[in-house]
Amino acid sequence: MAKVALVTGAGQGIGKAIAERLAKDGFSVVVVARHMDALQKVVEGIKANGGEAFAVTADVAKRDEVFAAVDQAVEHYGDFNVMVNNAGVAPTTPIDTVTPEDLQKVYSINVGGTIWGVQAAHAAFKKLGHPGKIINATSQAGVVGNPNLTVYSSSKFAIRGITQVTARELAEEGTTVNAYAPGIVKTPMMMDIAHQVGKNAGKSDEWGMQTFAKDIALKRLSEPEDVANAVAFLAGPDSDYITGQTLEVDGGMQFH
Ligand SMILES: NC(=O)C1=CN([C@@H]2O[C@H](COP(=O)(O)OP(=O)(O)OC[C@H]3O[C@@H](n4cnc5c(N)ncnc54)[C@H](O)[C@@H]3O)[C@@H](O)[C@H]2O)C=CC1
Ligand SMILES: CC(=O)C(C)=O
Repeated sequence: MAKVALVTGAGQGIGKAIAERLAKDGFSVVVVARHMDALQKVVEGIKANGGEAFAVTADVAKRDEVFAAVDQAVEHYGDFNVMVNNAGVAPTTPIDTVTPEDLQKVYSINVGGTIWGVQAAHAAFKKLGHPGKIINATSQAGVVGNPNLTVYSSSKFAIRGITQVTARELAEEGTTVNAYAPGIVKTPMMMDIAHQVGKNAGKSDEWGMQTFAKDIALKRLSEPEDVANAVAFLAGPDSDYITGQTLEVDGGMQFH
């Protein structure tokens, strides 16, 4: 039987590329986001390429909706093996502009959504009686503080913390928990940040993008597929002895 993976935030950008790649690798893929129309297009694309996929709507900030999505995955495919907590939001928030609403929204989606995803996946693995793999989206901005992104960047630092803690908690059962840290990826999220940072400085979107992209050693922006390649490794058997780690997929923005 094919292994089953669920990807949140799969309606566009990195999540869509991950869903497409995992389907190509033979997973039955459950694609999750808030809007069914975008998800249905992703499902149609995967099926047209010979893959298997199924769409479920959920707001990852809502614990019961995340649990319901995982339950639907198990019900539909009869198993559950990989959880990719990819959904996230990234408003541009120079420190003096941060509001309680920004904090509440970003933390409930980025941090809460990751915690609910880990919980729901763990509950399913326990019920099914086998371990699985949990993979969380952090960011290069969750490894090094990024100007203008106080709320987002700190939420992505938290996701590395959640990854390390839960990797230790779930290791005994054989479940691995890892994270991927993309760099500057050509998606609607990054285009919006570049636009806002450029606008705040009275400059262009390209200028805004360069404030983030200037340090990429490989000298090109990332495609969503670059990130999907790394997630495919974390979802597959070649990463079985890796847990609690963050795989930096940033073209060499920083070295440790
Ligand atoms: N684009 C980039 O340069 C980078 C992105 N990332 C991270 O990668 C992940 C994906 O980012 P992108 O594809 O660029 O973003 P995007 O904005 O293009 O796509 C995000 C997806 O998440 C969904 N989503 C947002 N809030 C949701 C919620 N409450 N419940 C369910 N779905 C929700 C959106 O509908 C969308 O489908 C995010 O966690 C982001 O923080 C990390 C580093 C760099
Ligand atoms: C959006 C993001 O994660 C950046 C700029 O690293």
